[in-house]
Amino acid sequence: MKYICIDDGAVAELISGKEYQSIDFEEGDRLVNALSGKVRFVAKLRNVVLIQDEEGVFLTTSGPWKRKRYLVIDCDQSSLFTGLRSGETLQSFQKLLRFCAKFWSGGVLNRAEKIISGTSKAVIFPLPYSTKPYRIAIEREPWKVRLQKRDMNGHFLLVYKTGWDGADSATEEANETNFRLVFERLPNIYASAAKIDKDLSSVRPNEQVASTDLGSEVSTPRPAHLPFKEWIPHLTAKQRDFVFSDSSTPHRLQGPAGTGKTLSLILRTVRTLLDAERKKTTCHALLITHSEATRAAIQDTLSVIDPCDFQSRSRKVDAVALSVETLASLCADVLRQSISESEFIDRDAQDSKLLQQMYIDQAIEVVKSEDLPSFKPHLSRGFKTAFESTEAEELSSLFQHEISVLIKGRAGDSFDVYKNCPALEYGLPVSNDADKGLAFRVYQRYQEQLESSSQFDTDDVVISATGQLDTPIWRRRRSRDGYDFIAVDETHLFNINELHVFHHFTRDTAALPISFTVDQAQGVGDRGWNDISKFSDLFGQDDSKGENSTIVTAVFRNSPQIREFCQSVLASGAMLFTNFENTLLESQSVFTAEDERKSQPVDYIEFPNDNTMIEGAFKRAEELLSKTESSRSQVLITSLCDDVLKDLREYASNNNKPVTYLERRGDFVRVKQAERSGHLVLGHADFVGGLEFNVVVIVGVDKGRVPHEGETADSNSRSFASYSAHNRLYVASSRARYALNILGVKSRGPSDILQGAKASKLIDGVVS
Ligand SMILES: Nc1ncnc2c1ncn2[C@@H]1O[C@H](COP(=O)(O)OP(=O)(O)OP(=O)(O)O)[C@@H](O)[C@H]1O
Repeated sequence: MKYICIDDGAVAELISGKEYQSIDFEEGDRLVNALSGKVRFVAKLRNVVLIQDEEGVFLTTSGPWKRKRYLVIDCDQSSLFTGLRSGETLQSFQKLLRFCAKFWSGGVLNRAEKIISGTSKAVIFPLPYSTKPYRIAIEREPWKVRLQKRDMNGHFLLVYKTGWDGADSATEEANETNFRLVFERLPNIYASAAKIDKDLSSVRPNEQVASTDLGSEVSTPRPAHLPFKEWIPHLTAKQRDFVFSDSSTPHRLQGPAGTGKTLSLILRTVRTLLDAERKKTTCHALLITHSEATRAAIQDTLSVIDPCDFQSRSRKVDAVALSVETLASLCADVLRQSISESEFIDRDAQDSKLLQQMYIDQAIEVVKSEDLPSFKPHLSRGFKTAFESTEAEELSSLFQHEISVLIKGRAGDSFDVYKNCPALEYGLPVSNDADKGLAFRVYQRYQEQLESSSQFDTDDVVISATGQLDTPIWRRRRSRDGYDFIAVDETHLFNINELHVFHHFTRDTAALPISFTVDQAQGVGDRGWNDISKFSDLFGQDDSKGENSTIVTAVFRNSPQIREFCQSVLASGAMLFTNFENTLLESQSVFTAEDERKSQPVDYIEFPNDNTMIEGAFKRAEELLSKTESSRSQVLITSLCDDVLKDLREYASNNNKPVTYLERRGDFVRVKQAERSGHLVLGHADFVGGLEFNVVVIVGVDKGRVPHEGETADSNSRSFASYSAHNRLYVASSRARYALNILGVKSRGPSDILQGAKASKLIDGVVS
């Protein structure tokens, strides 16, 4: 294939349809395949007639050809459609189309779009995050003299070169052989296109109407909650596969933040129940969320999506019913004991985080004075140094992580199992049995304090439940009380011990109808299971039928700028840590040109000191909410740092700022309150997962604070802090739809995690 020619009508159509923004949509995938010459067809994509032959491709819309403007891509000279991965190809193609639309309408160009002055060239950089930028070189006045004579100069843009190498745009000349061929064919192509348009419309009138309808829906404001049936036409092909594939086998849905994982899981659950209802079979489904807060959010979404309101049915009476549970509520139910709220430590809540930290601090103190002397001669050097010289706050977060991920999370509080667990690569530096012995002492002391104040955390509940699930009593109850379909949201937040519980809840012991969503980069710190890819290892049960897996890459939530920034954060983590996954690598934002209208550049803003930064956070919030036409409750102010958050709260209350505070992760109830009272939302980065906002302001992302650097220079605690900071910054920034501002103090300088984004010019540095 020598060339591709696209007219201005087709450009406008391609940049405004969501389905052309990602290869997850059938249309997007088909388009990239056609443009790269992998498939050959003459077809109609909405209002665009695509004509392809040996020579090239024409994307045309109706109207006289002489009045149109054209983008011509010379495929012999450029490798836009063969040199990149398909996701990148589509992204570059879309950026190219947007440049053309702006250029033709006299719009403002962005930093990645450059007119080379003194020449007739333009260059665009469509893939900003890379060490060497990928460029597309464009001739703005191809075949100038001839076209002037025909009164068509200025109607054409010619892509004559793409690649990773720089070039001298002033001197290089685009070869115009293929361009001439295109030009000469235009009259005939438009005559054929008009005929094809007529034929296809008469052969497939219904399809045409349906797809036009979808087009107009897609470009309306994003659907917040829609009933089941209305969601289906909006789904990408990948999402649809997941929603409609066989529910009786294990199925993983993997994708970065904002790709609709939770939504797809809910739809799959409802679809399974609707099928059972239609077939008049029994289906008791279970949807497991990580915390009470996300349970409330999912119940709320279900109330709109689910036409039969399965969640309000009772499994005792109805053949088809849905239970939405947290792991703790589910286990407590099996144990036939309810744990009162005052006894239960919800680890996603602010107060329990502080309480746990306090107990661990105390436990470390006791161990230091009572146990350390006898262990000391046997401890490894690394552990001894870390234990003796790491600042208390850092040490307690290292232990908190070790206890939750390994001691309780993997070993189920058994020292023998813990002894054989591989140590976390980026965590407490345990390397011999004595190290583990001492770590376990800290855990025991911590546990004693929990017991003496009669409190349980999720792990305690799960550990006691696991014991009871493997007994003859539960095995007998299982066929009556078990579930026919289990959906687990946010699997990355569960530890291995918890994941191993789920398979006990299936009704049929031989089947594993478990569907789950995962984005490992959102779990905070090295969770010790990043390298586990097999379902059987993850869920502790062999699956005879084999696991299915769907990977989604179309990001619905974030603007392209915000997605690129988030990707740079993950890329920085992946560069530093061997088991840190950049889950955004192959993703694309599906924002249309219209969605992008509200999008703002990602800014890093420096302030002279903490006070001005805190004040500045509220100012920025107000400015951005008006720029993005948002209400106050669609604005989040957050920080990764406890002290900064305290200052923000103090400032808000001293200055009567209308603010609602998040108190736990995914605090849906608080967000609803903020909505009712017209408040801004303020909360720690640990509590923003699962939520989404139009505007996000992250405060204090500077050196020393992100990652938190204490006085000690122990490399293990540094790695741990840096690992977690990458996860937290990714989660916080990926909550933003249209605007993301990052604030810091000038004398500290921007956090190292922002270096990649700065180098790739993804953030603007603004001094306030
Ligand atoms: N096919 C679609 N069309 C339009 N909007 C969609 C589509 N799929 C998802 N969305 C929207 O994208 C947003 C993100 O969805 P969701 O919260 O399910 O993503 P997620 O992958 O679970 O995110 P996170 O991992 O950050 O929790 C929601 O506003 C949802 O309504």
